[in-house]
Amino acid sequence: MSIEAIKDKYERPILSLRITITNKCNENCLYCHHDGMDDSQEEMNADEIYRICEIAKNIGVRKIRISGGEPLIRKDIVEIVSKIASLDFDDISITSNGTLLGKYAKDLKEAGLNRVNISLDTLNPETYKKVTTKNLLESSKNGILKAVEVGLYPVKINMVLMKGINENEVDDMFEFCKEHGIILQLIELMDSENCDDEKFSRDYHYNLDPINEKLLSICDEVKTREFMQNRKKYFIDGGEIEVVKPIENSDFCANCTRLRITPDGKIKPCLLRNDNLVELISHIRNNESDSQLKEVFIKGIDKREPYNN
Ligand SMILES: Nc1nc2c(ncn2[C@@H]2O[C@H](COP(=O)(O)OP(=O)(O)OP(=O)(O)O)[C@@H](O)[C@H]2O)c(=O)[nH]1
Ligand SMILES: C[S@@+](CC[C@H](N)C(=O)[O-])C[C@H]1O[C@@H](n2cnc3c(N)ncnc32)[C@H](O)[C@@H]1O
Ligand code: SF4
Ligand code: SF4
Repeated sequence: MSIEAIKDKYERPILSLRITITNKCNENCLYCHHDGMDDSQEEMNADEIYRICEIAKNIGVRKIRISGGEPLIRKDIVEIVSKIASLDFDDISITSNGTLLGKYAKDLKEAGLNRVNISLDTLNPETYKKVTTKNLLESSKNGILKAVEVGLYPVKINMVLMKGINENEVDDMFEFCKEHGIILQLIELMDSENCDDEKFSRDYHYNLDPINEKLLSICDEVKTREFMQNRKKYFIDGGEIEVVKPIENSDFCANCTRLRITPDGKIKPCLLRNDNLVELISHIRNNESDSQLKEVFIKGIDKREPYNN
């Protein structure tokens, strides 16, 4: 029987832990919010990540998400997944740009990874170069197809919509997704103090409301992801599109069930805030007991506030 999840003071159960295992990346996307991290180069080792997950499991967390930077940059990524998988979570997933997945997908699947979300904003090589600053479109597509081939499921494509850059490519991307049994996630471009070019996210912000309305009018079915920020999922013509629209969305934050860990081992209560971090790694390195570490987690959970309310 699973342990009951701890709730924060807004009655939001902590069901998911998102661990940013590195700030490093082999791309440099114009809009990148770096998962809300500062630019620390310090990283936790695989055993430390395992210990954090062990405590998370003990306080009722069900799902682990590994992110970055680019998580597949780490040479020990398969070992990290394998260690986490031994803890028997309901779901272990990675968010990646896909460029190294061709190399790692099979080993990651065998190590116990359930699924991947892969960032792909465009199928056009020039636009890809413009957005990511790298010529790695083919590697990313290969990685996506490899993930499907080895049975990571579901595979999702994260497409951040940008005005004047890729907003006209949604239909093409959806066709690509349907062809390969992939879910398309349309993501609203967020403004972030972590973005190297802060102005970019404001100048290129694209409002997803009209897309939401269009999808609602043409879909065969719509579902709401409870405990997952109440996101809408649209089923259309044998395919699936999910819309991630966090900005000024109080419903999104009211249903936020995830806690984050920074690469240097701090608990981060919210993606968009850095003023309420709670130091964790020194407690892990001091070999503190389960109950002491649980207290540190509770300190982090107590600091959770809905960003939009
Ligand atoms: N504001 C905000 N945005 C989020 C949050 N979680 C995810 N997002 C946005 O959604 C994007 C996609 O996140 P992913 O890492 O692919 O994972 P996910 O979509 O949250 O999770 P699944 O749909 O379960 O796979 C992120 O890059 C963010 O832009 C969150 O807690 N707060
Ligand atoms: C920071 S990346 C880390 C994982 C991996 N490198 C990748 O690109 O998938 C995680 C996700 O954040 C999204 N993202 C980054 N900056 C964003 C922004 N300003 N607004 C919305 N989503 C953003 C990316 O598209 C990606 O799907
Ligand atoms: S979005 Fe992902 S791939 Fe792009 S720069 Fe950020 S971390 Fe790297
Ligand atoms: S509170 Fe809102 S902005 Fe903060 S992590 Fe949760 S959903 Fe994202």
